[in-house]
Order: sequence, then C-alpha cells, then structure tokens
Amino acid sequence: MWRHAAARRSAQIRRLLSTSAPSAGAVRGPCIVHKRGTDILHDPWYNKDTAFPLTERDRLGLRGLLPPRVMSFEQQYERFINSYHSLEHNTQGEPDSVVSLAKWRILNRLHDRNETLYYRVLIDNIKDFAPIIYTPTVGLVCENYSGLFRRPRGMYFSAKDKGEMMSMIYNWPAEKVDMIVVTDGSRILGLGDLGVQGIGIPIGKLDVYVAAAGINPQKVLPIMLDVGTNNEELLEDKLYLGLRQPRLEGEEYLAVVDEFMEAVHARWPKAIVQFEDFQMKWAFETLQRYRSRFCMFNDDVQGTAGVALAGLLGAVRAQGRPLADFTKQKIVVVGAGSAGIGVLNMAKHAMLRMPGTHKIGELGEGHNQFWVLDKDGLITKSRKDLDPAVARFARGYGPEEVEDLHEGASLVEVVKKVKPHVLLGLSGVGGIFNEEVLKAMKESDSPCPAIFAMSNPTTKAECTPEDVFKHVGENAVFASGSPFSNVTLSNGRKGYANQANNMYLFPGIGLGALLSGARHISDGMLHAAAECLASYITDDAIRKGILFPSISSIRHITARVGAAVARAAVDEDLAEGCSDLDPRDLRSMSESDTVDYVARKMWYPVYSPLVNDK
Ligand SMILES: NC(=O)c1ccc[n+]([C@@H]2O[C@H](COP(=O)([O-])OP(=O)(O)OC[C@H]3O[C@@H](n4cnc5c(N)ncnc54)[C@H](O)[C@@H]3O)[C@@H](O)[C@H]2O)c1
Ligand SMILES: O=C(O)C[C@H](O)C(=O)O
Ligand SMILES: [Mg+2]
Repeated sequence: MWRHAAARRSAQIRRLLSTSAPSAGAVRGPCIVHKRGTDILHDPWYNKDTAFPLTERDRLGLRGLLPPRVMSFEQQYERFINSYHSLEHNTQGEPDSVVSLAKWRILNRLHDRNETLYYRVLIDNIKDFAPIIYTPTVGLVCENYSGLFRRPRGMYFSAKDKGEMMSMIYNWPAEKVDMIVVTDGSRILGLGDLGVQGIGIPIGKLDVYVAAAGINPQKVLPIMLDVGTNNEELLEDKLYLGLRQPRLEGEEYLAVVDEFMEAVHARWPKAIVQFEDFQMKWAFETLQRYRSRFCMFNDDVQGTAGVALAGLLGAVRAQGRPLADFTKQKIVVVGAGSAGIGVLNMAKHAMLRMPGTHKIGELGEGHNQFWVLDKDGLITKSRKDLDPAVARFARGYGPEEVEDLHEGASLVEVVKKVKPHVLLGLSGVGGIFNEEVLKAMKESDSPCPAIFAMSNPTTKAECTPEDVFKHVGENAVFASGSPFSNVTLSNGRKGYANQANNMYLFPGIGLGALLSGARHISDGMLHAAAECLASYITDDAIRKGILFPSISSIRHITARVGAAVARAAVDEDLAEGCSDLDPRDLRSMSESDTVDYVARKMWYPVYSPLVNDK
C-alpha cells in the first residue's frame, strides 16, 4: 500500500519535472482570447504588433488593421534594442535625470503595448534595465508621477473607498492573482512621503517578480492605498493625483488596511501580499497584525534583513575567518528604522544560533555586537522614550561596555572608538559616511573593513565606492542598495561595487511561498532564503571582494531561493501545496529536484498562438 503511494508520488514528480523548462525556444500551447480586432491590438497581454501571422490575422479579425509585412519576434526585439541604443546615443551629454526618464518612457511605452516583448527584453537585459524600472530611476518616476501619468496600472484604494473595497476588488479584470505588492506611499525609498505617487514602487517590484521569479504578469497586481499625504508640496500641487488631505492615523488608518486585506483574501485567498515602503510604525504594526492570518511579508523589514545578513556573512568570509566568528564582529548600524531594525533582529538571531566555537544558545540576549545610531546619534539605554524594538540593541546592557561612549555620540566618534568590522547604513541620508567617517574606518579591527551603503536611491547612498576605496583603503569591501559601477584600483584590480538590495530575496520569498502554498511566511522560511543567498557566492569570488552575485543571474538565484523557502515551508508543516502539487510531492523531492521544479514553474515570454472563442 505504502509502496504504491510512494511509486505514484515519484511518477508524479517525474511528470512535474519532465515538462520542458521555460526558454527562448519554447513553444506555447494556444491561448483562448475572448476579443477580436482592435481590442486585441490594444490589449498588451495578447498584442503581438507586427508579428501576428496571416492565419491569426484572419482568425482574429486583424486583416487590414496592420501593415502587411509580418515581422518575427527576433526582428521586433532587435528593433526595440536598436531604438533604445539610439536613444542612448541621442541623449549623450544630457543630465542623468533626463536620460533616465527618457529610458523609462521608452520601456514603459513597450510595457503598455506589448507585454511579451517587454518582459523578454527585461529578462535578457536585466542588469541594464533594472536601474530604469527599479532603483534608482523608479524613485525619480515616483517623484514626477502625477506629471508623467498617461494611463493607470494596478489598483488604487483610497480612504474614500471605505466600505466599498470588497466589491471594488472584483473590478480587477484577471480571474487569478498570485502576487500583490502594496504601498501606502508613506516612505518611498529614502524620498519620504510621496502619497499616491508611490504606486511606481509596487509596479517596479512586480516587474522584478516577473523578470526574476517568472510570475505570470497576468497574475500580478500593484496596489496603492491612498490614505492621504503629509507632503505639503504635493498637497499644494494642482496636478497631484492623490487625495488632497492629511494622512489618516490610528484606528482610521488601520480600518482601511484591514478592509483591503479582507477584500484581497476574499477574492484570492492564496495570493501573496508584499508590503512595501510603509513608514516604520505601520510597517511593524501591519506585519504583526497580519502575518499569522495572511500569507504576507514586509519586504523592507524582512527581505532587506536577509540580504544584509548574507552580506554580513560574506564580510566574515572576506576576512578569511570561519563563519562562527560572525558572533565576534563589531557592527555599526546607522538608521534604526524599519530596515535597520529588521537587519538588527535577523543578524542578532543568526549570531545567537551560530554553531561553531559557541554552543548554540550559549550567547545570551546581553551579547550585543551592535552600535546603533539614528538621527539623534548613538542609541544607549539612557535614551528617552526608547522604542521597544530598538531597546535590545541600545548600548549599556551587560557588563562589557568598554568604550567611552555616550548617549547621542556622533558617527565619527563611534567609529573611532569601536573600530568596527562593518559600517552599515540604512539611514536614507546621502553622503553621511563622509571622508572623516571613512578615514576612521581605516583603523577598523578588520583586515578588510566592510561598508554597506544600503540607502536608496543613488542620491541617498551613504557613500560611493570611489570614496570607500580611496579613504578606507583598497582592502575594503563595499555594497550599496542602488547600483554603482566597479572602481579601478591603483594596481589595476577591480574594486567591486556590490549591490545589496532586497531584490535578491523578495522574488524568491514570494515564489517559494506561492509554490508551496504556504499558510503564512515564517521566520524559518526567511532564514532559509538568507542562508541560500549567503551560500550562493564561492570563496574565490569572496576573496576578490564579490559579496553578491551578478543581477544577470537573478532567475537562477531566485529558483534556488524559492526552492529553499518552499522546503522550509514543508519542514514547518506550513505548505498546503498549489494547483499541480501536493505538499507530499514537495516533501519527497530532493533539493536539486525542488530547484528544477521551481525553475520549470517560471513563466517565460513567448508568443502563444491565439484562438478566438467564438
Ligand atoms: N538596500 C535595500 O535593499 C534597502 C531595503 C530597505 C530600505 N532601504 C533604504 O533604507 C533607507 C531607510 O529605510 P527605512 O524604512 O528604515 O526608513 P525609516 O524612515 O524607517 O528609518 C530611517 C532611520 O534613519 C535614521 N536617520 C535619519 N537621519 C539620520 C542621521 N542623520 N544619522 C543617523 N540616522 C539617521 C532615522 O532616525 C531612522 O531611524 C531608505 O533610504 C531605503 O531606501 C534599502
Ligand atoms: O526598492 C528598493 O530598491 C529597495 C528597498 O525596498 C527600498 O525601499 O529602498
Ligand atoms: Mg522598499
């Protein structure tokens, strides 16, 4: 009996793994379309522009609506890339912001017109296009959203929609939604409260979901919760497209988010909801409120933490030390907001359970390797109105305080006295790691001091890689939230400008949760994601100063992270499976079979033959 069940299961796994992996040569089965003629040309999901073959033009009532020449997908692709390159050429010498917005416009127009072509060029050129559809350009787009607006994308729920959301959610045309990214626009990157204009962030994040995790773009939904804005400039801007009222607070605010979450859950109970760029108080409050009820996570708190932890572990390896020495690293964190606190919690947790020289659990809560600063300087236990989330990292607990530091000490004082191994910025303050601070890092107790300037967009980065290699030394390792170019060092070697951005993890967290059908997203699943990313980089790469893999491998990384997350969900009995997969199938897959399975489930953009249903 048991043998039969096991045999059935392995046959099922063989079947799941035998479907061809998505690739450029893939041929799709037909796709049923309920439209004809110009309605198809105006639907970016079905539109193939000049690539509709003649038979399809006949079948779908398109004959005569397009120029007669039928182009191939490859020709269309080349045509787009050529026009992108001519745009680059023609805008040479223009200010960066003008060039970036022009690039964003040309990509956005393609997105509006032909999704298959758009996502193919995005996937193939992710390293070049990520800085346009994601940080830093997405920040500029959000700042200028009301002026740039041509057509809506995603859904907008506002404070005025109270009581209506349960019906409004059915206005979304797709029957199934797998992945939702929602913001209230209150902390967009390091740019502050941008109100409704923050919708650019969910759109950019979901583009990354499609490119990196192969989520089907018909099943993603960007959401803006417009509860007002406290940004005076926007409130006075005649073109501003959001509610012109101050932000809702307290219970009124939570009632809007509650209603939205209930509406989503009622229509798509298995959709994953990623909270993005909420100001700190709501980031933590909503995470606590929803995380055991819905399958959701907060990317800024949890995704960022995993990426930073992978970077911190890389910094230990770069010193040629065993990972267990992580517990002895001195880490200065600048910024005690949603991202900073998320990183501190995860790093502390990792230290407390680090196997090796210490017995697990030997290090007590008082073991504090962190020095945390916010806008008022070093946080100590004498800080007035200390936020409980920060309290466990405030200096002054335990008997081991040796440095002569005081409440509110400046960053340069802290660095000089502590001589940290790592200086990590999540402050949203551009240039705060100035020359004096970086020169002080030269005296770090690490042979290769690590500087993480994680704030976004580029203008908010705490420092540049040039500054680091110049002032800290060429032995330093560097990572930033937004992309920078590598630096040529004096001996001709490369000084690597790694990108430490949560884009390495959120797509895999979402995908792993989705494919396992996780009831919710546990700390164990998040740790599995971080560990997977940390182990992705080889010792050879680390020795060169490479802490994170190239963005070009994002699909490969995401398949691994997704598999690790799904396996952790199974281990914790949180997996309920998805349409073609029973959780027991997932349980009996080997690690590499799980990676294969996840990779095969990724959507890949190819034109499907279209068949009209009437
Ligand atoms: N690289 C990534 O993947 C990633 C992920 C999440 C957030 N971020 C970036 O991190 C930044 C902060 O995000 P957040 O959600 O934590 O914001 P937040 O507003 O919750 O927190 C900002 C923190 O910085 C502190 N701060 C402000 N000015 C300071 C100063 N002069 N000196 C020291 N500390 C100062 C504030 O007191 C606060 O503690 C943003 O720029 C965001 O783009 C990057
Ligand atoms: O959006 C990003 O690039 C990373 C992060 O989520 C942020 O808020 O800065
Ligand atoms: Mg964010």
